[in-house]
Amino acid sequence: MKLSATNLTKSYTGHTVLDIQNAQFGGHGIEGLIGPNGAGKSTLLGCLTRRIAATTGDVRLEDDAGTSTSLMGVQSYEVARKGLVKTNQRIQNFDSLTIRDSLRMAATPSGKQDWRSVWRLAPPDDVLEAEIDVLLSRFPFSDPDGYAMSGGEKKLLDILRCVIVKPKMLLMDEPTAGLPDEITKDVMKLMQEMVDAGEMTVVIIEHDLDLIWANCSYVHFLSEGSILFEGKPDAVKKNRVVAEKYMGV
Ligand SMILES: Nc1ncnc2c1ncn2[C@@H]1O[C@H](COP(=O)(O)OP(=O)(O)OP(=O)(O)O)[C@@H](O)[C@H]1O
Repeated sequence: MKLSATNLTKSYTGHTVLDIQNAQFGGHGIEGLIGPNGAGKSTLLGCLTRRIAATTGDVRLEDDAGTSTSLMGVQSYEVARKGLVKTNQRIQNFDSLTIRDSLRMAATPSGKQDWRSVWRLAPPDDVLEAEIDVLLSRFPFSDPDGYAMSGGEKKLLDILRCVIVKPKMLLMDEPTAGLPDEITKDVMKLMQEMVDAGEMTVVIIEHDLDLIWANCSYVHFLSEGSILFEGKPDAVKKNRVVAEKYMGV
């Protein structure tokens, strides 16, 4: 699955915070989206997934058969049903659901237009339960039948809720902030496995550049609302604009 943005802008009270002429995401395994604070990275992911209404422009989704459809006018829950799913930058509260129930809820269509269930077809219960067991054995919570207590557990649960719906493309907004290093490594390992299996592509926003260089095959550099450079990590590391605007060189 690929995503493209054309003439995509977002303005708040006349101030333009995003101005993307042309950008493509997908097709490179795990892709990084980096840039200084306030560059517009979260706004871009929000506009791509229709959680934020763009001021102008078009976002198109291309499936593996090459069929391209515009997402403009599509509701955000419908975007998720098309296989494009985003993790949250801010820690989410799942207080009313246990960890296990929260994963079940994410993966089970409710029959309503409900953001919590994005799977188009319900998996059989036993298949879903087995998949949840695998995830919970791989990512142990202090009490999987209880509630996510710490910020780290909530952040991890948010990621696993996205994984369990088997997206075609997963957009991750600073997923590892607040996660212990070991869990971060395990999360990235799972992402790489899903990418290698041809199950999905990933775009990840991170300020931890070591994580970007270690995991991404392609990197987009955003500054002041525009993509100023993109390429393989080695090229991005060496780029003068990236160095000047982001790395303080
Ligand atoms: N709802 C809003 N109203 C007004 N301005 C906003 C709103 N949301 C974001 N902005 C502004 O848009 C700009 C881009 O913000 P955004 O959060 O997309 O940047 P970012 O690159 O994700 O930053 P960070 O790395 O710090 O998370 C910032 O100047 C921000 O203050």
